[in-house]
Amino acid sequence: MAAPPVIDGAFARWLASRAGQALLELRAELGHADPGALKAAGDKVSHELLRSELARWRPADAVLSEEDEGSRLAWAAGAEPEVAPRLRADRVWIIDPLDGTREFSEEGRTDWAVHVALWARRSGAPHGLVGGAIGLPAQHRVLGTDQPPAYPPMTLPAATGGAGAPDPVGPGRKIRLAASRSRPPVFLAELADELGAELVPMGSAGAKIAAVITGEVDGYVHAGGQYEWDSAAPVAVATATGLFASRIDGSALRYNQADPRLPDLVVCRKDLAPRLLAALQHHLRVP
Ligand SMILES: Nc1ncnc2c1ncn2[C@@H]1O[C@H](COP(=O)(O)O)[C@@H](OP(=O)(O)O)[C@H]1O
Ligand SMILES: [Mg+2]
Repeated sequence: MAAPPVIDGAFARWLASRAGQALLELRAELGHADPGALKAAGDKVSHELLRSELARWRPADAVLSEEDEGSRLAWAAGAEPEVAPRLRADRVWIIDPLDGTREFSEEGRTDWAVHVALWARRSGAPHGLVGGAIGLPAQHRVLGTDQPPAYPPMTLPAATGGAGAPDPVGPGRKIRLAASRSRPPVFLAELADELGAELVPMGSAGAKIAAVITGEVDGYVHAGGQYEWDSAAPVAVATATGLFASRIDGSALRYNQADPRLPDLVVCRKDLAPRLLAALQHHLRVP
């Protein structure tokens, strides 16, 4: 096989495509009769592929993967380097081998993803992300920072419309907010009411942020729990596209922190951000 791309962004796309292909093959081979077995096999196959390609082609870089033992531990800032080498590394790949594991195991669903992001100590941006790719294997596409998608259209087809409050997305059209199918923030229904917005339930943080990038929805709000790998690659692509991304209190998202929990975020078009953040202010203390 030919060597993968040398440029990191293109390499991230290559990795996400390879892992996505392996996941599609696994799904076809195992079927959906035993969802638990399919989920476990999916996590394992994709993690091992990404881990071994990273070890082969980027041996000097550290890796933070959802599927690594101990990945959820909050290492103290002064932890021994052999315990958490990523905290001393200049470059760290933050990967979620299978985001939306639950949806992957459900027949016919396409809202699951492979996340590959690169964090660099000297990136110049608060989030530190210098490249990434969201693989959407069942949608037959990869969104990556190597070819950032065009900024989403300002208005969407009338079919998505409805009589909502006046809003910046276009006359007579409700704001559409992607939300977790299984664990939406408890305040989200109320927030949507206040904004006159429609909630669009979907699986996978990557699939939801991809929907913001393509303009299928106007924003994504999450709170109540998540980890760095759930949002690193999608945030890398969204911000490379020119979209807004922050914590729900408006502060910067930061990656490769000692504690990998990153429980909340908002990703949306820039014109919508002030209104969404203002509405979120009332809900900051509710998970
Ligand atoms: N309250 C919570 N606590 C921890 N992780 C959460 C969470 N809500 C969502 N997530 C994680 O965020 C990802 C997207 O979730 P959702 O589909 O519900 O929006 C999933 O990743 P994985 O599928 O990689 O586990 C899920 O585990
Ligand atoms: Mg995930």
